[in-house]
Amino acid sequence: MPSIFAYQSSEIDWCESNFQYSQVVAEFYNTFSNVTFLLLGPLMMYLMHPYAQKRSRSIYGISALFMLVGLFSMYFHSTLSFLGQLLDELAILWLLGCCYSIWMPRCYFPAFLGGSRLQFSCLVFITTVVSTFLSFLRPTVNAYALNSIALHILYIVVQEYKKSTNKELRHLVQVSVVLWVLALASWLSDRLLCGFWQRIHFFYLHSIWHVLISFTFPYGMVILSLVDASYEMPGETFKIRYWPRDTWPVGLPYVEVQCDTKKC
Ligand SMILES: CCCCCCCC/C=C\CCCCCCCC(=O)N[C@@H](CO)[C@H](O)/C=C/CCCCCCCCCCCCC
Ligand SMILES: [Ca+2]
Ligand SMILES: [Zn+2]
Repeated sequence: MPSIFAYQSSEIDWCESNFQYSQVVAEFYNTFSNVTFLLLGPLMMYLMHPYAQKRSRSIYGISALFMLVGLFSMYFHSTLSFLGQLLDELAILWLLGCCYSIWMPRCYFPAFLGGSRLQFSCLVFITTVVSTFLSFLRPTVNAYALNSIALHILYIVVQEYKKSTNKELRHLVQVSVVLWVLALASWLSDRLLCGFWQRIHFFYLHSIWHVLISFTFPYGMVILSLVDASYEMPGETFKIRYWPRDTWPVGLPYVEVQCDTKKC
């Protein structure tokens, strides 16, 4: 039995050919496409700084975990080791767990928790610990299980979309759903239709997934921050802005705290 550190000790191998450009990096494009995680994490920390000061500094922790996901994913694709696979998947699991604890609106908590965020966070923590142990049992199904959590997030986002009359928020939801659908289609296609993609020498679908899902994250973060603020800080006004310019056709969303002259 190979060591968990050994190259290609994971049962999962993505469609990109191995060791094509380097003897050290197994999947070149799949490894370096994770650079978007390392760029977007610090940028979101910077852009969301005013919001974090006003509402919750946990945004910094979430962004740091997001960068860790990118680093572990780089390690996984460069080695295709079992350890790399587990680190990558467990970092995603804990990132999602933290996002749930912080941003899940109270109206979606199970009724027996009586709306307590502390109790909800404990429930999420226990579920995440149990899932961490379960992930060792059938490692090949972990990624499918993680992807299916996205369906629950989508359900929450769609419910909030239906309730909202804020045009900018609705636009953000539409863009994020499109990004996520394209990302998931790339991920599934790389997994399930590899024979076809290899025949036409197109091995980049998993790299495209990395880029698209990493851009879904700032969108998800801004949507959930605004939904959270609308429930928890109804007196405050927050505005969606885009970096580098609001007027550019594409940009990275962030939340600006609007202060009226009395408070600032
Ligand atoms: C109320 C809760 C709100 C939670 C919001 C969370 C938003 C998180 C967004 C992005 C997370 C990024 C995770 C990317 C992982 C990239 C690493 C990777 O590629 N790993 C693969 C192997 O290299 C592995 O096979 C991937 C496994 C699947 C990961 C599934 C991630 C689910 C992302 C959920 C996004 C939902 C967005 C819905 C928007 C409408
Ligand atoms: Ca491969
Ligand atoms: Zn990957």
